[in-house]
Amino acid sequence: MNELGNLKIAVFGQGKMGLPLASVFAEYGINVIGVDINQMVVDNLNNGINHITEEPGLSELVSKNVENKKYTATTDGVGAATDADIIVILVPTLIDDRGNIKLDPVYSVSEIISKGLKKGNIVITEATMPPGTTEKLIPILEKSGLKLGEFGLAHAPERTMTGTALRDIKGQYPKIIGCSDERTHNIVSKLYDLINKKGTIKMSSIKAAETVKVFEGVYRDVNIGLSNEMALWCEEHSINALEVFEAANTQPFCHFHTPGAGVGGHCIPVYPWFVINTSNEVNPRITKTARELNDYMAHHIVELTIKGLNEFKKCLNGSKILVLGLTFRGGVKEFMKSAAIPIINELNSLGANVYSYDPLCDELDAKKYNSKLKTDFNGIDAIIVTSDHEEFKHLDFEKISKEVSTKLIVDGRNIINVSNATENGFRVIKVGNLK
Ligand SMILES: NC(=O)C1=CN([C@@H]2O[C@H](COP(=O)(O)OP(=O)(O)OC[C@H]3O[C@@H](n4cnc5c(N)ncnc54)[C@H](O)[C@@H]3O)[C@@H](O)[C@H]2O)C=CC1
Ligand SMILES: CC(=O)N[C@@H]1[C@@H](OP(=O)(O)OP(=O)(O)OC[C@H]2O[C@@H](n3ccc(=O)[nH]c3=O)[C@H](O)[C@@H]2O)O[C@H](C(=O)O)[C@@H](O)[C@@H]1O
Repeated sequence: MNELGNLKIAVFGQGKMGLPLASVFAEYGINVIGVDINQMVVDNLNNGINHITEEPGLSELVSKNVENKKYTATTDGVGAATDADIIVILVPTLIDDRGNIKLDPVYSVSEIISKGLKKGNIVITEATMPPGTTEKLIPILEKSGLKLGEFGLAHAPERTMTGTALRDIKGQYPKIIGCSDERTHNIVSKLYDLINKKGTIKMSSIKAAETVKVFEGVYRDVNIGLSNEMALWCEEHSINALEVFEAANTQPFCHFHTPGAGVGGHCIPVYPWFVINTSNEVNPRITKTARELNDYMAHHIVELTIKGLNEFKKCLNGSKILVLGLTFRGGVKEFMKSAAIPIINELNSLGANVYSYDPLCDELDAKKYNSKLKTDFNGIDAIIVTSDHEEFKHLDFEKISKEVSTKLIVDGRNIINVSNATENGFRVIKVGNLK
């Protein structure tokens, strides 16, 4: 057991991040209330049923925690805040299509929390927050009648990935913590030391802690943008970018990322806007340019497909194109900013017959994103890979070569087994390598 054992924690948001976190707290003996606005999610969870199926180990953990009465779920946020000693906010932080930050879920949760906040409570934002926005919650939380100091405030960003969330939460990286006062820091660092074997890093302020997480995302988006830009340069100069990146990355200061169809998800393409949109003096042009280039890559995939079809004296109009992958990346059923969406729309606008297949999706998903579900390769003129699902790494090209009408693959995620494909007569075009 642990000295935090009689603690009660409420985690607002029981999605890809909130449920794994709540489940690990409960696994370590803490009483947890999972709060969500989705009644079906709450009902399933109270029956021990996990809806985040992409998370290995989570289903077993959810049912065990419910059985041990260490975890309950509810839609009653006020009740949960009233019962809890520590309250974690892990609901979506998003942007609109013009890059404007939308923190409505965080603000509405804070309003609810203020109705149940008690002296000595601690509120922790784990959702990725634009620097300075956790402290914007103070006036909302003070509607409780308490002043900051009578309750504690902290930011401890979630640094995990879907697919390895339980492993990551338990100690893949140290937990970054920024707190409003020493008492809060002592309690919050003890809490995360309990579940994270990599310990904690104490930041000098809440805002510094928010900035760490946002910068991790900016770093990734800008570096993917650099790799995409250098890949385009390599295409122009008939050089294999992937071969060059692999060799360059043997130098410890070089980290070329994988060039591809673009950057999706509600994280990496979002966080740069937290910097771009909150700066008046400095014009974050590198961050903005990388964002624009990454969004351009979807169009580039369509250009590569047109070029590839031309090699077979075929034109895009009227051709049958199979898009492999609707999700923004392999292993996660998430469509936000998925490259497949603009690619499918552009192919449709150019008169192609667009089909799609994604192991995590069904016919409704295919229709929703303007394509027709296809589970074979019959009559296909070009295959475009847009998500790095595990199964796309092991396609049987001997079988597929007998079904397609044109042996063309545009690999937007650099995952196709090129030798197997070329042995079976396929032309494989990759971002950064047209040979
Ligand atoms: N998905 C990822 O890989 C990672 C996400 N994050 C951050 O975690 C936060 C949450 O993201 P995800 O868990 O992926 O989102 P998600 O969409 O998977 O889950 C969000 C959950 O919050 C619930 N919710 C929405 N509004 C609510 C409200 N007002 N009150 C209570 N529940 C509400 C939804 O019903 C949903 O179950 C975001 O800030 C994201 O940036 C951080 C690291 C990794
Ligand atoms: C800095 C960092 O690595 N952030 C991770 C990221 O996870 P996420 O689920 O968004 O996946 P991701 O691997 O970053 O991929 C995002 C997008 O970028 C694309 N991508 C990724 C890596 C790469 O070299 N090239 C590339 O084009 C992917 O196809 C995908 O469309 O964002 C998560 C988050 O913050 O939500 C974060 O916790 C994860 O650790």
